[in-house]
Amino acid sequence: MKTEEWEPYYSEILNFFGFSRDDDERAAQILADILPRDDISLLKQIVAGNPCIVCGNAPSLAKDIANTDFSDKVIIAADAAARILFKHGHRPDVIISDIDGMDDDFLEMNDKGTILVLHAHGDNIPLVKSWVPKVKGPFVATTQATPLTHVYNFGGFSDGDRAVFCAHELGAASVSLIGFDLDDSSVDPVKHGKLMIARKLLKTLGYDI
Ligand SMILES: Nc1ncnc2c1ncn2[C@@H]1O[C@H](COP(=O)(O)OP(=O)(O)OP(=O)(O)O)[C@@H](O)[C@H]1O
Ligand SMILES: Nc1nc2c(c(=O)[nH]1)N=C(CO)CN2
Ligand SMILES: [Mg+2]
Repeated sequence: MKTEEWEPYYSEILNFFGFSRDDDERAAQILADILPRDDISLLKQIVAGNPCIVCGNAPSLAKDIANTDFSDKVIIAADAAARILFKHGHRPDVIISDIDGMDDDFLEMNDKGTILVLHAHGDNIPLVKSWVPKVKGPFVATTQATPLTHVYNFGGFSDGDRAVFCAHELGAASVSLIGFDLDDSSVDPVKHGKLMIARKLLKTLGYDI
């Protein structure tokens, strides 16, 4: 999504949740200052022209994994969905995360080649500062605010829809979704709001979920 297209959605999100644009920008700058490397070329190489499966972390994910043929597909995990995939024997090619679902197992996957695409925002600055310096493997940095050199904005808001936007932006041949249940009634009101925004943003890419 181009910056001009993203801006109205971003403004609406900031207003809806009461998030601060200044804090998001500050977080992006902190990430830019400490990022270990920029593997955007590798990420493009893996995604461009290939069929991708984006895995959200709905409770249905485990069942969806059992019913999915992952062969020859690029596996992109939204945050903690990576853990479920890994436990089922599928190490994701890419993890898209705002770091709240991160633990040492993400570093273990990263050591084995999984690209970590870590996102800075106004409410995760301590997580950015504590986890980013520990990353030794392939790494890409993102923001939802104005992009910086080496800090990208592909569009999207929650980890799941950002993953879908990233795949489209980088030229995936196709992007299918598993582990997405946007009407999940077990989530708290803030998460519900995020899932409704995900639905709206994914609609702009033609997904009716
Ligand atoms: N029913 C669902 N519950 C949770 N996540 C879902 C669901 N359906 C789709 N998703 C997508 O899976 C992503 C990863 O889920 P996870 O539980 O790891 O959330 P999270 O890290 O708290 O998400 P975020 O940080 O984006 O709020 C979410 O960002 C969301 O886009
Ligand atoms: N400022 C801010 N930005 C976000 C937040 C959040 O809690 N605060 N959560 C996100 C993932 O759902 C994505 N972006
Ligand atoms: Mg997250």
